[in-house]
Amino acid sequence: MAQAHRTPQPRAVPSQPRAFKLVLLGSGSVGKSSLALRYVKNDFKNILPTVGCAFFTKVVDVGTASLKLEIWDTAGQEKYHSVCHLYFRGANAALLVYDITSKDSFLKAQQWLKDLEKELHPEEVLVMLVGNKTDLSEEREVTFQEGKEFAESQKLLFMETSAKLNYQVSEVFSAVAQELLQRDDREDQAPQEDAAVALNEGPARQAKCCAH
Ligand SMILES: Nc1nc2c(ncn2[C@@H]2O[C@H](COP(=O)(O)OP(=O)(O)OP(=O)(O)O)[C@@H](O)[C@H]2O)c(=O)[nH]1
Repeated sequence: MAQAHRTPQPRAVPSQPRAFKLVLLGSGSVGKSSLALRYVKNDFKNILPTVGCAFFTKVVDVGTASLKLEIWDTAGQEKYHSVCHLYFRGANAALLVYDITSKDSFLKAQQWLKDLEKELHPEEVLVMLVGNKTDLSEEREVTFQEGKEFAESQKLLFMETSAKLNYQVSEVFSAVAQELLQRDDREDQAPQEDAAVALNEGPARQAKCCAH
């Protein structure tokens, strides 16, 4: 298994927000780019399939603290699969996106999780499962319960969204940002000897589900 990359980039100046890398993963057309566009620019439009990777940054305020999210939007189409794992490196968090109207995209998300865990230590990357396109509920193929149960079984965060209707999009990124800061603060406060133990027995990912 590849080495864990758990620390965010160091702060150049103490007043600068800490930077964290977040990757968007999932099959083609599930809405990864649309979620990023909605979150970063509050916009929704028809987007061409991503080629390689697109990159966005956004400073997020969490209570009195703030952090910089570096959002890497990867291509979901099968033909780009072989290069996508290159973008996993150094990720602090991942949004594993599926389309609630496509069972196939839900099954593929489970495969993406396995791929991610080949590259990154499962305890060190924060993963949220995201069921997108809730506005198409009449065509739903994956129930909220199925998503939630899979997330719980893998100790992932879970939320459903609609990039189109701007439903729970900022909540997804805020929840991830908040958890990243909390983990980072815990690591800063951990005594040195505990840190050595944590390298071998890292804390289990926290299971948490968010209501839809
Ligand atoms: N109805 C609906 N359509 C959506 C939603 N999010 C995205 N779409 C549409 O789904 C299609 C694919 O969206 P993208 O954001 O390009 O999907 P992607 O996962 O980035 O696709 P790749 O770049 O191929 O990996 C587009 O036509 C979007 O307009 C949503 O919440 N609801």
